[in-house]
Amino acid sequence: MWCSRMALRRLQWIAVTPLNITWGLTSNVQRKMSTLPRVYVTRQIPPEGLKILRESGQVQFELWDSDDVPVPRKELLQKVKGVDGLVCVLTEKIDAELLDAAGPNLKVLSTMSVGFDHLSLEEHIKGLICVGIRVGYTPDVLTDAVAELTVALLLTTSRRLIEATHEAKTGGWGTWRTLWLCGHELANSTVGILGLGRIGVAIAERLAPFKVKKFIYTDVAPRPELASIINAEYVSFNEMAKQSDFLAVCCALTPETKEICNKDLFSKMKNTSIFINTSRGGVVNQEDLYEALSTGQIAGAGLDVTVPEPLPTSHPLFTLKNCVILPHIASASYTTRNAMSALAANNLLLGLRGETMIKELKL
Ligand SMILES: O=C(O)[C@H](O)CO
Repeated sequence: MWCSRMALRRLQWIAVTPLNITWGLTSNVQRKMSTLPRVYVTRQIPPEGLKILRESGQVQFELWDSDDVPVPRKELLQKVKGVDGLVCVLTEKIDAELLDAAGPNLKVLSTMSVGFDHLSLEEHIKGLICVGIRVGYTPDVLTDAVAELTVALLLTTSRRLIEATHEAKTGGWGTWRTLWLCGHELANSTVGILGLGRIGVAIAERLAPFKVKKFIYTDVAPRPELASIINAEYVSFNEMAKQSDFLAVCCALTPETKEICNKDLFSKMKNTSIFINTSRGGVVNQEDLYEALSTGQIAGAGLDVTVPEPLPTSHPLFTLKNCVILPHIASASYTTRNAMSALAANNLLLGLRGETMIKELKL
């Protein structure tokens, strides 16, 4: 078994490394290969995407052959020189330095993520598109997984599951007590959604059977079509803060939403409210959140995303019992990650052929 895995890995390396790709090939094939567009993949992405790239016969590509360690910046800057396409994940900062290093051949950038703040925020993406670089991303395919995880995190936080398992395991479980480990329930609650998009709708759809009384949302403008699916009412930012028993953050990180969840928001929330963030850590002012949680201004927080990532284990938020922190796993199901990988690969290939991408960022 071990031998065949090793053999497979070696074969894959031979197939994907431009340097090795010509091994054992005739000079005609070698010549053809050298004219194919060059692509760099910054991560060992899930197999479906790699298979699509490998079997396309459309590109020659090289990848950073690890999923455990991101490609070092120096290596990345070196490897992107002269490439026609780049497949990246959210740990790679795509900025002016990288584009300079890549040079004028770069035509398509395909990120295996729905979030695109690593493309140096919106202004920069506009810049990319202006200089003719097309940008693909992977929305929709992760909606179910993210919504599912958001519900799991919400229930874990509101019903204090981490504290409860800890108590059970470490001898804190005494007699049955009337108010011990009590939390807050969804039945008859008001759920607020900050940034109503596909994911917000999917979260609400999953929460509705828990007998939520009312869904409210806020966004830059009302989104009646989406809101009608979940019967959600559009309210102002302040109203959302005041009314929500559960507040789920679903907005993208942009210059406008940076640290939008701060002292001002938390001070308006009820002290029984639960705050949930599965979007980006940058939308939250973490010092203000710590203050709100430690003083009982709000009841709890569940975070799948933080600044920085990973959050250092010495971070004050880790000391709080009413804060549940996950390591950015909202889309982490095998099905979804493979679908994201496949979509990123297909976006890249379509873009390089000058065709419409399945999901292209247009700002
Ligand atoms: O932006 C994304 O795609 C998520 O945060 C990771 O799946």
